[in-house]
Amino acid sequence: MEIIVAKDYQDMSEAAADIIAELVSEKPGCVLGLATGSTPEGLYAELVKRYEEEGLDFSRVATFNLDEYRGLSHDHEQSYHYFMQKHLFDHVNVRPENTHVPNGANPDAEAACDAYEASIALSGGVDLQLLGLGHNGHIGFNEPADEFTKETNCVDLTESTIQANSRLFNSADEVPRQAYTMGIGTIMAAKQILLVVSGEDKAQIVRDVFFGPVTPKVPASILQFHPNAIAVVDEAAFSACEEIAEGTCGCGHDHEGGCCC
Ligand SMILES: N[C@@H]1[C@@H](O)[C@H](O)[C@@H](COP(=O)(O)O)O[C@@H]1O
Repeated sequence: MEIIVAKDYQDMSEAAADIIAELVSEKPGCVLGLATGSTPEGLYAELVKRYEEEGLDFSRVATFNLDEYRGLSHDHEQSYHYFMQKHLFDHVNVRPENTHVPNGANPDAEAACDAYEASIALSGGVDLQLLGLGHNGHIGFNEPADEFTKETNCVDLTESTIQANSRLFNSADEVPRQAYTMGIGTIMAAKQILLVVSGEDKAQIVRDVFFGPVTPKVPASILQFHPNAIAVVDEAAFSACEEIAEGTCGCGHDHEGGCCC
C-alpha cells in the first residue's frame, strides 16, 4: 500500500481529489466507488470546486456507493443517498441514472444486495474505490468479524459504530441497526483503492491497518494485499505510525513489509 502523509485535513482532501480528478480526466467513462462519513466531505467539496472552476466533467462517470442503512429511504436526511446528493451529486454534472447507492428501502435484504452486486458487475467493475475508515477498522459497513465478507450483504452494526454514527441522528435509538454494504470481496475487486483518514482519534487503528496482521478482526487490514492501494492520511492520523515508518520502534526488524510489534 502506498502511503501519502498529508499535513492536515485540507491537504488530505486536496491530495485525494487530485487522484480522483486525474482518473476522471484520463478516463471520462470511469466507474467510481464512493464513500460517506465526515472524512470525504472535504474531498467532495474539492471535486465540486474543480467542476465549477476547471470544468471537470462527470457526465459519463458512473458511481457506486459502498453502503446504505437498511430501512432508510432515499430522501431520509440521514440516508447515504441523501448525503451524496448534498455533498456531490447535486453540484456536478453526473447523470442521476449513473449514480447508485444500495436500496435501503427494500426490506428484502437478499434481493437488494444481489441486485446491487449485479449492477456493479454490469458496469464493468469499479475503477477506483474511495474508502473512509471506521474507528474499529471497518470499511464500508464491514465490521470486525471472524471472516472477511465476500459480496454485498446485510450486516448488523456494532454498538461502537451505532454510537459513533449517532452524532448525525437525534439519538442513538434512531440509528438503524443494520446496513447493506459492499463486501470485502467487492471492495478488493476494485482496480484501485483510495483510503482517506484524518485525525488523531484514528491514529491507533491506522497503525493496526497499515502495519498489523491482516485479519478480519481489523477489516481494512486486507488492503495491505491490494495490488494498487493508496492511503492519504493526515499527520495526526499517521502519528502512531511514525516510529515504524522511520524504523525506530526498536524491534530490530526490516519494516518494509510491515511491523511485527
Ligand atoms: N459506513 C461509514 C464508513 O464508510 C465510514 O468510513 C465510517 C467513518 O466515518 P467518518 O469518516 O465520519 O469517521 O463511517 C461509516 O460507518
